[in-house]
Amino acid sequence: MTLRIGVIGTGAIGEDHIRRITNTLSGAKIVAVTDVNVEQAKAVIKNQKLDAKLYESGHGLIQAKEVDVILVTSWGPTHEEFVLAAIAAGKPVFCEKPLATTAEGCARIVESEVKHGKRLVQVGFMRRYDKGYYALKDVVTAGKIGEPLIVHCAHRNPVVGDNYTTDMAITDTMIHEIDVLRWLLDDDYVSVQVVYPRKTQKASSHLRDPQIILIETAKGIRVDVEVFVNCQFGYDIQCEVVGETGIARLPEPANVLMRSEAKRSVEILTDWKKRFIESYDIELQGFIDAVNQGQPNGPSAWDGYAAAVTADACVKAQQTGEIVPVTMKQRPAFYNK
Ligand SMILES: NC(=O)c1ccc[n+]([C@@H]2O[C@H](COP(=O)([O-])OP(=O)(O)OC[C@H]3O[C@@H](n4cnc5c(N)ncnc54)[C@H](O)[C@@H]3O)[C@@H](O)[C@H]2O)c1
Ligand SMILES: O[C@H]1[C@H](O)[C@@H](O)[C@H](O)[C@@H](O)[C@H]1O
Repeated sequence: MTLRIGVIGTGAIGEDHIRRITNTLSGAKIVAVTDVNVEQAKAVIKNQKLDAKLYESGHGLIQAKEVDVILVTSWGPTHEEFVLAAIAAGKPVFCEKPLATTAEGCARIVESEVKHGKRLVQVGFMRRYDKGYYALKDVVTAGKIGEPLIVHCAHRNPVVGDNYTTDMAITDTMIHEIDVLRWLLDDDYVSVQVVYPRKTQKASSHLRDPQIILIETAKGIRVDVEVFVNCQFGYDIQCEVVGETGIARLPEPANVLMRSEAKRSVEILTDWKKRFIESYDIELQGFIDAVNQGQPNGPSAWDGYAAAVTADACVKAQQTGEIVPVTMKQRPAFYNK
């Protein structure tokens, strides 16, 4: 069956998902869109050559009879109300990160989905679909480096705009590591701490950049994540797992090795959209297929909640300099694997 998808928010990632659903993926089509910036929505309908109805509001689109599935790609603070409305309408919903901007908001979504009794929500944590992370998880899970003890990560963006604030290093940027490392290690977090190295002169006056986030997991693994969003040189994602008998490293994106002008060199990407481009395709195709077969099976509302609780603890740790516990509710049996 071809799923009829309605999209709320036709900005950068919204348009990108519309393009992949329309041109690259199979089993779904875009039948409805809405954006508070109507001109933006109209431009996307035109640019992507969509045969889609333009709705005045997200709520109208969710209620529409011709819409089977909702894609939420609006600004983070609007996600919770749209996801709750989709659950109330009994429609599957793919929501870009964050699921909600607060842990309480995510908990409300979890509660509402559990009450509904069947999974409807998938959160856009696409790194779990990246072939590199997948290969790394295979190595770690197969015990090829023994039990994991330490994880070293870096999440570097070349530059960010003036509107990027210190807490966004957690809620917008490190949120990807928060999710993917829980999945990679099959573990939960117990505490976090944030320390600030010397500040780069390239960051806005109000932004602490870089930052180092230290995490302890329930199994006692120690994780350090460097978030550096004005590193200038490129978009650079690193992850190295140190185990009892070896070390496993996330593969670098395949790029041509050049010899020229007395140098051996490999280009580094600068745009985050390109770094995980394949994983977005795999993620959304997986969502479409799973919904067609009954219900979503990717990152759940519980994963969205776990990420939000951890992010809240990190933001508190940014402000206090202290080691902050990560305290989660009991996981409902509904989300057991
Ligand atoms: N998974 C990822 O790697 C990834 C990457 C980029 C963005 N995101 C997430 O996707 C979301 C959107 O990010 P973006 O970069 O596309 O932002 P954007 O600003 O480019 O686009 C958001 C769009 O939503 C619209 N919008 C806002 N409120 C709305 C509402 N109430 N109803 C309808 N439309 C509304 C805006 O007008 C805008 O066009 C964010 O939550 C962001 O964190 C995820
Ligand atoms: O929204 C983007 C996106 O999630 C990228 O993957 C991340 O590197 C950026 O820091 C963030 O601003």
